Amino acid sequence: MSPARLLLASASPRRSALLDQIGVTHRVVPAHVDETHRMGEAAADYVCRLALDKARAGWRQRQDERAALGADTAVVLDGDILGKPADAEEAEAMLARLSGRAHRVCSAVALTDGTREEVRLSESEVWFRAIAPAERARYVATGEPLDKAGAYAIQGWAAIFIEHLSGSYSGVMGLPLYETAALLELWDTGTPPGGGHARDGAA
Ligand SMILES: Cc1cn([C@H]2C[C@H](O)[C@@H](COP(=O)(O)OP(=O)(O)OP(=O)(O)O)O2)c(=O)[nH]c1=O
Repeated sequence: MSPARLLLASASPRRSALLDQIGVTHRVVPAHVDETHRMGEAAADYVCRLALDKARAGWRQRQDERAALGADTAVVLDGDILGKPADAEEAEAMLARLSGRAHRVCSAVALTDGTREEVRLSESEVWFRAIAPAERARYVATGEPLDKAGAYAIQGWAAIFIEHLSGSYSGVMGLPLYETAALLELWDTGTPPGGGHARDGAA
């Protein structure tokens, strides 16, 4: 890997911790972008656009970094994008909607160095058990849901609500590490890790 550090364009401590988890040294800068959802824009397109906007905003604050990384995560239910709840009341309402059913989580990661731009998407399905109103209220009172898309944190207390996950745990948490590592490898070497896709091979 190149010795220059990566620039993480994110105010999310989770994303920094996830990069640490796979040994990617980085410098953090906040990336303020307009997160308005466009009418008719698919959730996957929305998170990819925002991840790239954040990476571009981060790159504008570069020093000697090799590239800037941006990410975005959205919880999707019945075609609606559930972002971060504005207050406790909205958090409870989101949790009531998620209770006892499955939803989708779209997470995108983007890299740019001002010339090249690459984006990868991770999509997961998360099954919640039913959460009784009193339990929802207790969870919201912990404060955990308030800065999280969809009003929950898989890595926190909300783990007890999750019956099943199909997809990427790190993606649900905010930064899909498989896609991130693959993108960094491709960025630095021009080839994907392992030289190809394992699932293309014969079993
Ligand atoms: C669903 C879910 C989301 N989240 C978090 C990840 C993100 O921080 C947040 C989604 O909001 P984002 O807008 O993707 O990110 P952010 O505003 O926190 O950070 P930045 O834009 O500066 O990069 O929700 C969890 O921590 N756990 C979860 O299980």
